Amino acid sequence: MKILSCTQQKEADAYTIAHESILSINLMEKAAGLLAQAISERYDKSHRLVVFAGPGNNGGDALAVARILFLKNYPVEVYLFNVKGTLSEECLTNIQRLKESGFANYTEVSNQFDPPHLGSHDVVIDGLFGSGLQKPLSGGFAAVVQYINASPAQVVSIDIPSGLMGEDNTHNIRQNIIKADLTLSIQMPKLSFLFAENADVVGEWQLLDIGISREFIESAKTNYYITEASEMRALIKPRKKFAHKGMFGHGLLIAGSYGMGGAALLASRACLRSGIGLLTVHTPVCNHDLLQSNVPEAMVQDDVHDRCFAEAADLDNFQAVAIGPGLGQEEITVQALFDQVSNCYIPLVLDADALNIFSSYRNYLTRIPRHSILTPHIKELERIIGRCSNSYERLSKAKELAAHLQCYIVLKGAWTAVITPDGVTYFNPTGNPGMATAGSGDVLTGVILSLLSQGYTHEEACRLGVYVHGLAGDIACQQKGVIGMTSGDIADALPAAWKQLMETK
Ligand SMILES: NC(=O)C1=CN([C@@H]2O[C@H](COP(=O)(O)OP(=O)(O)OC[C@H]3O[C@@H](n4cnc5c(N)ncnc54)[C@H](O)[C@@H]3O)[C@@H](O)[C@H]2O)[C@@H](O)CC1
Ligand SMILES: [K+]
Repeated sequence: MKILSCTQQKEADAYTIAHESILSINLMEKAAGLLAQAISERYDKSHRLVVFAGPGNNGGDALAVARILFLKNYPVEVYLFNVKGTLSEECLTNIQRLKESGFANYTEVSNQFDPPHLGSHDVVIDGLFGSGLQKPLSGGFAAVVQYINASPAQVVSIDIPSGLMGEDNTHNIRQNIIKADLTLSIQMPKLSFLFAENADVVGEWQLLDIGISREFIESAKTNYYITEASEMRALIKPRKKFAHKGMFGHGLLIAGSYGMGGAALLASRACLRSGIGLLTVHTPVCNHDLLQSNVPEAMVQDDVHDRCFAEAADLDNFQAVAIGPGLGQEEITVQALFDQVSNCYIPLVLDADALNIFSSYRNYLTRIPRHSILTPHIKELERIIGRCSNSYERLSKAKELAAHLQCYIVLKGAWTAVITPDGVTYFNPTGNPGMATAGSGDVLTGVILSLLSQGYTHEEACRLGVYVHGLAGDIACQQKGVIGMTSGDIADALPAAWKQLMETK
C-alpha cells in the first residue's frame, strides 16, 4: 500500500473529482457516511458528540458527520471556527445542510469562544484541520486544542489529528496537536502515523476507503509503502516435487562468543525453520557442543579461538553469510570481522555486534560490500549515524546511509522499515511489543540468511523476512502473551507463520 504525502492526497481528491464524475461535495458526503458509521460502531447514543469544525474541508467533513449522526438521534453539539470569515465552499454547503436538517445546537465562533464542559462520557469529533494544515497551530486554535487535550473526553480525529503534519513534525509544537483516541484516516495512512513519538496523538487508527481514483494512486510517485500480506505471499517460491536440499542453498552463520552462544542458537533455529537447505554455523570452540546438541540440523565449524570469533571463514560453497549475533567486540574479533567483510563476495547480513564494531570504526563502513543488509535497531543505528531528535530525522539519515553505502537497512522496531539503496522504504505491519525481547533480532537475522541462501533477492529477503518474523511474533503472542513470550517462542512459531502466509489468498 502506498503512503502519499498530504499534498498528493489533496491532488488525489482533485483528480477523483475531475475524472470520476463525482462532485467534491458528494465525495465529502461519502467520506462523512463512512466516518459516521465508524463512529456509531464505537459509541452508542448515550454519548454526547461535541463536534469541533475548522474552516476547510476537514471542517466540512465534521459538519456532515454531525448532521448524519444527529439524524440518527445522537445528542450532537457543533462549534464551527470561522475566525477569518473564509470558509471553504463544501464547509459552507454543509453548514446550510446542517441547519436545514433542523439542527439547532450550533455555535459559530469568530473571536470569543466560551468552551463547553467536556466530561469523560463525551466524544469530541475533531474536524479542525486535516491535510490542508500549512504550519503548526497557534493562537486561538492552539488554545482550543489544549482545552480538548486537557479534558477527560474521548477524541475521534477526522483524517489526521488536528495540528499534526502528515510527514515531518520536527518543527511542530507538540502541545498544540490534538491527542486522539481514534483517528479515522481517509483513504491512505499518513507517514507520521508510523512514528513512535506520534503514537499518543494518533491513537488507534483506521482507514476509510472513500473510492479515491485507483488510476491516480497507481501512477502517483512515492518512496513510502506499507507491505501487504498478498504481496509477501506472492513472493514465496513454490517447491517442486523433485526438490532436494541442494536447491535451497547453503548458508553460513558467524555468531556467538563465550556467554553469548544463545544468539547463535536462536539465529540457527530461525534459519532452519525458514526453509534453508543446509546451514553451517561458524562459532568459537566453547559453543560447539551447545549447537551440536540443540540444533542437530546445523553443521558446526569451529573457529580457531576458544571464546570468540578470531579468523575469517572461507566463503566458497556458501550462497549467503550472516555475521553478528552474540559476536562480542574483542579486538581479535574486530580484525576478523573486517577481513571477513572486506573479502565477502556473497550476499551478506550484518547484525548486532558486527554493527556495533562498525560504529566504533566508522571509516571502515565503506568496506561493506554494496547491497549488503544491515539490521540495526534504533540504538545500533544511532551509534552509526549519531543521535536523532525524532523518527522522521532518523529515517531520513538512515536513507542517506543506505544511499551512501548502497546497502539495505532494516531499521527494527514497531513498523520495521526496510530501506533500499535507492531510497524506497517499506514499512512492515506485522509484529507486536512482545517482540521487544532479548534475541528477537537474532531470530530475524536467521530468517533473512535463510531467504538469501535460497536465492531470494536482497529486497525480497528483507521484506519477506521481516514480515514473517513479525507474523511469528504475533502467533507467539497469541500463545504466550505479550509479557511472557520470548524470542525462542518467535523461532518456534516460524513454521506456523510460514504456513499461515502460504494459505493467504
Ligand atoms: N472533496 C474533498 O476535497 C474531500 C476532502 N476531504 C477532507 O478535506 C480535508 C482537507 O481539506 P482542506 O484542504 O480544505 O484543508 P483543511 O480542512 O485541513 O484546512 C484548510 C484551511 O485551514 C487553513 N489553515 C491551514 N493551516 C492553518 C493554521 N496553521 N492555522 C490556521 N489556519 C490554517 C487554510 O488556510 C484553509 O483555510 C481532508 O483532511 C479531509 O478531511 C475529505 O472529505 C474527502 C473529500
Ligand atoms: K482533524
